[in-house]
Amino acid sequence: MRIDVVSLFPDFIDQAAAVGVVGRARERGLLTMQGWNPRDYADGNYRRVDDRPFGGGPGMVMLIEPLRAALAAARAADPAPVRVIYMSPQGRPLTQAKVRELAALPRLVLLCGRYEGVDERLLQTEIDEELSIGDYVLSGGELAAAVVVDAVARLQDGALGDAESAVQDSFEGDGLLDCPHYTRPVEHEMGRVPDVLLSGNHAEIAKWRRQQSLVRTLERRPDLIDEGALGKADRRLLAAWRAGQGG
Ligand SMILES: Nc1nonc1C(=O)N[C@@H]1CC[C@H](O)C1
Repeated sequence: MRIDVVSLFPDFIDQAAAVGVVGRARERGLLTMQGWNPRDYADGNYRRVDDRPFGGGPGMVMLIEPLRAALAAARAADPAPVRVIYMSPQGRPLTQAKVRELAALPRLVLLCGRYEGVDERLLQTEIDEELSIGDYVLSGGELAAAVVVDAVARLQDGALGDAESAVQDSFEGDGLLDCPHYTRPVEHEMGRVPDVLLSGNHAEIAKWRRQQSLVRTLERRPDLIDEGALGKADRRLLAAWRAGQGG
């Protein structure tokens, strides 16, 4: 997969995607990335990339032409079809389902805004979709782009040592939150590892993990679960947990 990032700070993304799973995916050629700086395409002595907003108001707005030229250069860098995404609070929420969709594409171009944002005409003409990583305002879209790169890179075939771990993560597969994880030591002043995890009984361990995911999701993110749509096995696990709580 190829991801091109249009940003006034292309090195930022490069560094954010240089370590861990993403860095390894790039080393293995599972993911290639390139940054494009609109300032390299800006005219004049000051190479302006922004200007004051028409209608007044605070801040600056990114100019059309430097972004348009940087996007054109990014598009032309590879023949594969491309999806151009603008990172912004006005975008649709980034979800794991959307990440899975993006991870299956041959190419992405991520446009990172700065200041108050980008001239709307550029967005209406060049952007396929806007995505938001959350309902808050960042100083730039680069952190949001780095989130997309990370979430998409780890889903590339071969990116994770044990493909299973991508499935067991939160929101993978069936959209439940992940179960708790434990490692050595068994005994610690903070507590003891649950006995089921020490039992070697993989069927029981899988049931316990599923039960924990169901309970956590109901307790922490009830918006993610429709209890009425749960299967019989899940309903049994919840009933057993509630019985154990004296529910
Ligand atoms: N939340 C978000 N999810 O994606 N991007 C953002 C975000 O806050 N972007 C900033 C808004 C103005 C500045 O241009 C960049």
